[in-house]
Amino acid sequence: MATTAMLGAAAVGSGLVPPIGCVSTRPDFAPVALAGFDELVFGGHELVDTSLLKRAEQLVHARVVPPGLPALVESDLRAADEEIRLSPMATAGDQRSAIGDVITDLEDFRRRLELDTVVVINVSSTEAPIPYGLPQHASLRALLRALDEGTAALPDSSMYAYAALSADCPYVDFTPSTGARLPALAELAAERRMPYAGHDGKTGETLVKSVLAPMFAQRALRPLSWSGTNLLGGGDGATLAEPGRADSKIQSKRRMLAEIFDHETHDAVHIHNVPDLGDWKTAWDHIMFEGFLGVRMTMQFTWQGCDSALAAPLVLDLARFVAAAHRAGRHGPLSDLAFFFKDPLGTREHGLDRQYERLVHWAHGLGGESA
Ligand SMILES: O=P([O-])([O-])O[C@@H]1[C@@H](O)[C@H](O)[C@@H](O)[C@H](O)[C@@H]1O
Repeated sequence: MATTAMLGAAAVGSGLVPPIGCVSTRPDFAPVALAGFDELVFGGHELVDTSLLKRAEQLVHARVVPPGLPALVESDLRAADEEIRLSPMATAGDQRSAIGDVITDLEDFRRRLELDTVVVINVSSTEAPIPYGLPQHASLRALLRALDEGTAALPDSSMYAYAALSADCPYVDFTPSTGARLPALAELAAERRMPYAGHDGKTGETLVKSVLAPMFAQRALRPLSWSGTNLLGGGDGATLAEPGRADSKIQSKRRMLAEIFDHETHDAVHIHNVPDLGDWKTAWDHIMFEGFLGVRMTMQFTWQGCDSALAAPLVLDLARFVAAAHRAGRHGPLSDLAFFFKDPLGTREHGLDRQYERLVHWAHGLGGESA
């Protein structure tokens, strides 16, 4: 997904391809001052050292990227490669020093490249949930003490959120991992006046559900059971084959129905790793619902999507919107970005249409001076 986003930004920025799938390019956002695709610069942390060009070629092979495109943006990919480091989470001795390394890296990146804003976006593998309400995460003070004592027990996503906010970088979680969702980190964001957004990009099955579920609710029809089966491969499929990590994803995917309907629905989400599918995903949803006089009916849909191609443009949208929010002085959880997420921060609104209206309204409030 990260490679697709970087390659896609270079291709869109140089006019080689149209920005299909990039919400921020819709006419509704024309009055909003957003950074141009050609102004975005990328850096990142990785666990492997495969070059971006090689990864891009693998994406061509997987039919995600058109043949010939990586060669046309080779210099952009090489420039981004220069800014990709091995994650200190893999090597640092303790959490405090790993966080310190990330802060140094972010500050150095911003200074060397003379950037106005650095938005940190988590697109790494989904983590298992952590126990809720640990005392060392309850306040910034408790967390600082725990970091000194080596008892902080932060998941990697939260270490990155901590580092980002401390380095005055807005943080976005495109995954269902914990990230900034700890009271201590909310306090840190408030103290640093930094915005943050999440959680878990709404790219496929959940996107369709967020259109259909409000339809059933508004027509006063009662879904009795909604069973979703997700078949996927690639790194995501392998990650979600681990039960703990799958739990995070399933919780995130299930939140919407529980909050849209005021009756109990038998709501099941299954995720299966099918390595041969690679970056492609099939979701099959079976909805049994009740109408007037209790008559039972069924609706089914099948979604076949390319995960990277669906997610990458949203990652670019989020970078543009969150950078603009930061410039406009917004801070705290950006609940108006719910449109992009399965498990949105700070709101119970899941209907896509209403989320879109809210996004447009919010974006217009960011101002229209030049980016
Ligand atoms: O948006 P959605 O299709 O409900 O959920 C998606 C998954 O099922 C998908 O295939 C996976 O790769 C992504 O992590 C994403 O979360």
